[in-house]
Amino acid sequence: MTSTTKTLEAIKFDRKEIKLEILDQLLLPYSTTYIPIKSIEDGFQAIKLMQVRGAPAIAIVGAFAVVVDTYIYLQAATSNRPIGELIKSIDYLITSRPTAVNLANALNDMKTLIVETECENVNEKVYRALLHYATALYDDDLANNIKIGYHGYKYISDTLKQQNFKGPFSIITICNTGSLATSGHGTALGIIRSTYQSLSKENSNEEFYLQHVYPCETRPYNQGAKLTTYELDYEQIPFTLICDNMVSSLINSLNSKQVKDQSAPIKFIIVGADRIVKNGDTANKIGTFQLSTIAKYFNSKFTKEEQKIKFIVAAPKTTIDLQTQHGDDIVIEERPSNELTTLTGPVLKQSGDVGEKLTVGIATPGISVWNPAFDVTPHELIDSIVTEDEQVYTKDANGEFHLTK
Ligand SMILES: CSC[C@H]1O[C@H](OP(=O)(O)O)[C@H](O)[C@@H]1O
Repeated sequence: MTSTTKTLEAIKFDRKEIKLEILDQLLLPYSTTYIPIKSIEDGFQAIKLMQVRGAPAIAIVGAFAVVVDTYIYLQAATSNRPIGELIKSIDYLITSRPTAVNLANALNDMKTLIVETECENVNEKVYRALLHYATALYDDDLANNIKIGYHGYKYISDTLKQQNFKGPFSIITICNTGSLATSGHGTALGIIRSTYQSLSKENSNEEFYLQHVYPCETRPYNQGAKLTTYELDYEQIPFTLICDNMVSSLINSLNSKQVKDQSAPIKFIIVGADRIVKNGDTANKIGTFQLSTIAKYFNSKFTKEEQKIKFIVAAPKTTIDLQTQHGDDIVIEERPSNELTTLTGPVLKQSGDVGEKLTVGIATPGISVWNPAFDVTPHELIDSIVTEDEQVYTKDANGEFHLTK
């Protein structure tokens, strides 16, 4: 289905018909097209191609892909399907994107459930266990995102009160961490949604209010330019798109110079996560690490608390990986060079109609390209980690996080 009506529902799972569809995010923001996922292979391709992306969303789509694959097999079962074959297919699905721990966590949980049924072949009992797990994963993610949003808003409000901050403030974010990256509401963008709901100029009962959001375009895949602007526009949250290389100058103009009162300084940089390891080091979209270094630079320069910037990581606890001790141990996915050397999108006609997709070159052909999808922000540069737990994680006197599952 292709339409121009806006939707933020990245994943559609029909619990009666056992049908899975995903919003093809490669076509956003210009057209709304849902594509069916009918097998583990369909799920692998959609995740690998980033038709669906976002750490929580790919875990949910991966889980539902296992469910629909199993359901369709049972509907047509002509021969036995050994459990080992299903587990092998799930292991293949895990390889679609290695950095986001949510995908591996969810699919490994499903493998455990399959083994615990003690069945030799795929059957109704196995299917029911998988269906229950996948629907709970989806429902829990949505509930957790609402909690992350609220806890993040409270942390922001409490921080500004402690700083005796007054007036308008702004937030920077990177990549897309909203409804299009999760089952809904989002993580970092979920905090921005919840904060704007309570602290917009019209709604705020405090001496401060959220005036503006600055999403980074997030080269090379442009999740910020294509997806986060789509979500902020949908929610009518005031924002201005910036290039990733504009952040230092933006902060300098809003926070450093003697600016007019309505400058709305940047007070928070809020990012998502693909894997948070035991010491708090966090893998997230490439470009996140340098945002944390920029915040550290300005905070070392600023003398007044009301100028200082907090660096917040937002994620459900399904993104926490306590088995990995240090950020250096995180496998960073490297993506195809054409994501840097070309741009793909629809022709925008004078009439305002959207034409066919085109790919244009933007770099010298055949050159060496480095395209890591993520980087690792050291825990030293992270002020807080907001999860569905009421207690926001901050570092102790020794500068250490104490994360739990
Ligand atoms: C809540 S989304 C978490 C995370 O996923 C995104 O990566 P990608 O778009 O490559 O799947 C980005 O790193 C977000 O911060």
